[in-house]
Amino acid sequence: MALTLGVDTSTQSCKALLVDADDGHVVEARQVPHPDGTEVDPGAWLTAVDEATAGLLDRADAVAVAGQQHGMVALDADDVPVRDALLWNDTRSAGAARDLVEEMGGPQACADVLGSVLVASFTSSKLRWLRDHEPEAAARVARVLLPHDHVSRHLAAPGTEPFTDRGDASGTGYFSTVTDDWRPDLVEQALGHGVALPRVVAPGGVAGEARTGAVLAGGTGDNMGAALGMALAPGDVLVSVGTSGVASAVSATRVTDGSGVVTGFADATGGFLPMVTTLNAAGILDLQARWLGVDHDGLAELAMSSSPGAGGVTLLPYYGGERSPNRPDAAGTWTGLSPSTTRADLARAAYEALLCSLADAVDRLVAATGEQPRRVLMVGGATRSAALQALAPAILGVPVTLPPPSEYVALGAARQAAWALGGTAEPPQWPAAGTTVLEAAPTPEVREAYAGLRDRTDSWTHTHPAPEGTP
Ligand SMILES: Nc1ncnc2c1ncn2[C@@H]1O[C@H](COP(=O)(O)OP(=O)(O)O)[C@@H](O)[C@H]1O
Ligand SMILES: O=C(CO)[C@@H](O)[C@H](O)COP(=O)(O)O
Repeated sequence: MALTLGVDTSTQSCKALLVDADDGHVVEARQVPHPDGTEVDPGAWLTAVDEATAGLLDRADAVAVAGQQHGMVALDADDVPVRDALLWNDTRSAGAARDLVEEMGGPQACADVLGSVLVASFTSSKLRWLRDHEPEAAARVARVLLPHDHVSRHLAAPGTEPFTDRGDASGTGYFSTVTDDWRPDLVEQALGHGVALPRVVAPGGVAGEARTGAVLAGGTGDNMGAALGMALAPGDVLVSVGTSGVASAVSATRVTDGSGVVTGFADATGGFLPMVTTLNAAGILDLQARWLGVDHDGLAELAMSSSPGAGGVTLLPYYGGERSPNRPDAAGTWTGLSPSTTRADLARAAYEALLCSLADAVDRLVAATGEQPRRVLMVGGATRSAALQALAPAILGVPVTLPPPSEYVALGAARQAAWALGGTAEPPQWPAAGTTVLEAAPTPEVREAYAGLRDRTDSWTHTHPAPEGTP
C-alpha cells in the first residue's frame, strides 16, 4: 500500500494526514497549534510541521503541503526572515493595496492582469507596506516565499530550490493568470527592487524529493487544497468556515471581477478558483463564547434556545476589519440591544452574523460567475457546531451538503501528492465519502436585518463599487 502525506499549514494550526494513496482512506491524523496573531515568526510553522509529521513523514511515499494563502515570508540573502511574516488577515497594508491598484491603472486593469483586485491580504500589498514603513528591512529582502513554499522547502532534501504552484502564486499580486507566470516587474514595483521567486511546479508535477527521499509535490494554497480534497466539480459551491470564511467554485475560465469582491485565483489542476473571502468567520464564535463564558457546545445550546432574528439583535461582525466587503478599518457593530435581550439572543446573533456574511459571499460569487450552484457544501472547523449546522440552510436559503468531518485541505494535499506519485494526467479518483444534507425553512428576514445594518454603516465596497443587481 502506497501512503501519501498531506499537510495543511493553516492560520491556526498545522494539520497532517497520512493517507492510503489508492483510495484516500485516512490512516493517521495529527494537529499542532500555531501562534495567534496576524504577524508570526515563520520558524514557528517549521517547528509545528516537524511535530505534526514526526513518525509520518518517514512512512510516506509522497508528500505535499497546502497552506494559508498570501502570507509574506520575506528572506534575506542568507534565507533568514527579515521580520515576522505578515498574514492574509493583517490589514495594515490596505493603503498600500490602494496605491498599487492605482499604479496598475485602476481596479479593472488590475483584475485583467492578476485575476483579482489587490486588497490588504495580497503579498504585494505587504511588500509595498514594508518598503514604505520598514525600508531597512525591505532593502535586505532577497527572496519572497508564501507560507506553503516555506514549509515545503523545510521538508525538502537539502539544496532543493524553493518552489510553489500556480494556485498559491495567483494570490501574490505578481503572478499573471493571463500568462500563467510570474510578473517580476510587479514585485519590483511593490518592493522597490527585484527578488528571487520560487519556481512554479506544474499541476500534478514532481517538485523534487523530501528529506526522506519521498516524492515531493508542488503544494498549493489552502483553498485550492480544499477544492482538490473535496473533488469539487462544476456546479458545486464550497463554503469554508475556518479563520476565514470562503465561498469558492471551480471554473474552466478566468474570472476578472473589477469590483474586487471575487478573486479570480488559479487552482491546483490547471483551471481557476473564483472565491469570495471574509476576514471574520470562526473567530466570531470564539469571541462570543469567550464573552459569554461558555464553550462551543454551550454557545450552540444558547443560540438554539433563542429564535430567528435573535430577539431583534443584529451584529455586523467585522471585528478584525473586513475584506468582503472591503472595509479594512471596520469594527464590530451591535444593534437592537434592549433590557429584554438575553444571553441566548447574543449567542444567536453571532451565528446569524457569521452565516449572513457567508450568504453574502455566496451571492457575490454566484453573481460574478453567473453560475447557479447545484450544491452548496460546507467544511471548516466551525462546521463542528450543531448550531451552525442547524442555522446554515435557513440563512443561506438552500440545502447545505455536509461531508463527514475531516481536514479537507490536508486531504487535498495528500491527493496532490498521490497525483505526483502516480504520474498520471489527472488526479487519482478516490471514492466520495457519504454526505449529510441539512435542510431548514429559510429565514430571509434575518438576512434583511443584517443587510440593513451592513448598508447603513457603509456601501458594500468603498473602494470598488459593486456591480448593479448584487446585494
Ligand atoms: N464546535 C465548534 N463550534 C464552533 N467553532 C469551532 C468548533 N470547533 C472548532 N471551532 C473553530 O474552528 C476554528 C478552526 O477551524 P479551521 O478550519 O481548522 O481553521 P484554519 O484552517 O483557518 O486554521 C477555530 O476558530 C475553532 O475555535
Ligand atoms: O486569504 C484567504 C483566501 O484568499 C484565506 O482563506 C487564507 O487562505 C486563510 O485560510 P484559513 O486559514 O481560514 O483556512
